[in-house]
Amino acid sequence: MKILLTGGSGMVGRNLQEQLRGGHHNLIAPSSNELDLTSLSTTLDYLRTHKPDLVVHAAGRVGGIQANMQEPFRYFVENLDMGRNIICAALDAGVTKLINLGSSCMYPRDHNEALREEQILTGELEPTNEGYALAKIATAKLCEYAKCVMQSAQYKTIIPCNLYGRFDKFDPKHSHLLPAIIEKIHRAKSEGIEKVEIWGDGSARREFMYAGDFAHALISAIDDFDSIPSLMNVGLGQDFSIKEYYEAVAEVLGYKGGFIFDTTKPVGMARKLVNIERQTAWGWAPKHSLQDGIAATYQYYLQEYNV
Ligand SMILES: NC(=O)C1=CN([C@@H]2O[C@H](COP(=O)(O)OP(=O)(O)OC[C@H]3O[C@@H](n4cnc5c(N)ncnc54)[C@H](OP(=O)(O)O)[C@@H]3O)[C@@H](O)[C@H]2O)C=CC1
Ligand SMILES: C[C@H]1O[C@H](OP(=O)(O)OP(=O)(O)OC[C@H]2O[C@@H](n3cnc4c(=O)[nH]c(N)nc43)[C@H](O)[C@@H]2O)[C@@H](O)[C@@H](O)C1=O
Repeated sequence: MKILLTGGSGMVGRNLQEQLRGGHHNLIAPSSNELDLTSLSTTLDYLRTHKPDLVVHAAGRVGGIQANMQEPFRYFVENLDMGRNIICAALDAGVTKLINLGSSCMYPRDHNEALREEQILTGELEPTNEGYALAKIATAKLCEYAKCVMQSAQYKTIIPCNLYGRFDKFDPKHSHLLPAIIEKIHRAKSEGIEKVEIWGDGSARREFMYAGDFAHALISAIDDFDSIPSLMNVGLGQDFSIKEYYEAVAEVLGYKGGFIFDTTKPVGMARKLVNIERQTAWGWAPKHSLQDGIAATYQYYLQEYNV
């Protein structure tokens, strides 16, 4: 099967390519220089030329809470343009199969229970990443509507929980929680810093899946496309507090220092655990423990940043 992977140079894309390499699929994974998805004409031409059997849409303007707060306009417009353009171009080229990556940010804020797929658009969004979430919701809706344009279109959305792992972004300007903790604790250990700063009071909760496991879920979805629901969360079924994530990284990296809490920093959603009943019914579960995932990510960080 000829697969077009967007976002191939990103964390999800590189983990997916690593696990697809040497397989039986014909994979094309253009960079944003070869295929700028914010340009409809470029995207239309590319898909008319390459005519993939399946599109995996993993491209996006992606960042942590601080990046989203600073650039809501950019996160809204770029993710909306990319999502709309890849779906319109796939329909124009007669592509019948597409997997779109959503995000747990799509869900309403202020929910303590595990969030079900049918709860999208049932409440107020989290302000710290509202622009990004609106673009993700709009793209998932376009996937749902695609069959009204082309009956044979099966455009499905997989909604991952937060992700971390090898090929992640560690620059504090854009990083998500786990790469930020790894960078801060590595630096504290190297420079003999006695206390590491935690944003907020540490009580917010997050669900971080190792990106290598998520890539495996995507491969299972690619290889058994008809079996996946049109909308499905992919998660761990459990979450941890921010403070527990700092403690887990300190343990893996062997950091003996303490923590200080900066409650002036943004905390975002109190919790965004995704319900995994559909995933469980589909028959997939992640393999890496948090400790193993952190250890593998740290090894990548040390090699990639020569630290
Ligand atoms: N990381 C996370 O915690 C989560 C991620 N997701 C979703 O998973 C997907 C992948 O995320 P992740 O791998 O972390 O993201 P990354 O930031 O690591 O990668 C983003 C990718 O998108 C590409 N891209 C950006 N702009 C354009 C453009 N204009 N045209 C073409 N390609 C472009 C980048 O290419 P280039 O390098 O050339 O710019 C890069 O390959 C995204 O849809 C994201 O929303 C969902 C939930 C959690
Ligand atoms: C992935 C998904 O979710 C993302 O939203 P998010 O989960 O809020 O982003 P985050 O990974 O940056 O986690 C932030 C949480 O962690 C706490 N926190 C503590 N200390 C640091 C810290 O040093 N850095 C960061 N970034 N957060 C910290 C911080 O106070 C907050 O409670 C979207 O951006 C969007 O990308 C999206 O799709």
